[in-house]
Amino acid sequence: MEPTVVTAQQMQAYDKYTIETIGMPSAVLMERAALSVIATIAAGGFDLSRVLIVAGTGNNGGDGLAIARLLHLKGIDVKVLLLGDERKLSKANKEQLAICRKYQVKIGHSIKDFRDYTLIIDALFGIGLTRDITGKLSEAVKKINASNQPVVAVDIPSGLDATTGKILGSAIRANTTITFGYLKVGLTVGDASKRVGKVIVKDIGIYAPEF
Ligand SMILES: NC(=O)C1=CN([C@@H]2O[C@H](COP(=O)(O)OP(=O)(O)OC[C@H]3O[C@@H](n4cnc5c(N)ncnc54)[C@H](O)[C@@H]3O)[C@@H](O)[C@H]2O)[C@@H](O)CC1
Ligand SMILES: [K+]
Repeated sequence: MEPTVVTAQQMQAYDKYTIETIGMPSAVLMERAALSVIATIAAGGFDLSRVLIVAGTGNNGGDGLAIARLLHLKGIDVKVLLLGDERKLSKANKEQLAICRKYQVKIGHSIKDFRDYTLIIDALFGIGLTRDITGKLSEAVKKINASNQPVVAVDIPSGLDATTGKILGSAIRANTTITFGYLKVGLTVGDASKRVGKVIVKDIGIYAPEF
């Protein structure tokens, strides 16, 4: 059977329906998203000696922080590079950040050499990206791509429009993309083919009533 393919707008509506109408707590979905990434990288033969999570300020960054905490608690050497305006953290991101701080997960804000890491997890932007990535964030994306290190993208490679597959300014080139709930149109069209790597769809408990 062909997988169901959705736009960013449809996915946002399904997230909202699952959280607000069904009553599934958003934190449960985020934890399942993070656990699905952990299971995929554990099975994928990646070198987990030194892992860098690049996290943005939205819920995609929240996924990244949850992944960082789970890896940290497994004794893996993990560091978070938190990028963007910290005054604009989403509610879930703030919660995940506070938990990470209590567990003393290493968190930094400045871009160093991405070649120091054996695996980079891209949690900068997900389906909420609406405009070109610019400035320090764009610089990070370009440096990550230039590092030639393995990259696992959380939900979608940051910089790809989840609906059109267009590159908004600059976009991560991933080896593997783990996308949640349903396949996004933007992972299958436009500039996606050179950016997404192997695409894996993971069920995290988001169900759209019409499917
Ligand atoms: N709703 C939920 O509870 C869940 C969300 N999930 C994750 O959340 C992601 C969506 O999260 P968000 O909607 O917070 O969005 P993102 O985390 O994709 O984007 C973050 C924020 O960045 C801002 N932004 C957009 N373009 C920008 C640009 N070029 N430069 C700077 N800032 C920019 C937007 O205003 C947005 O609020 C999904 O892709 C998925 O990874 C999953 O954890 C599953 C559950
Ligand atoms: K991402």
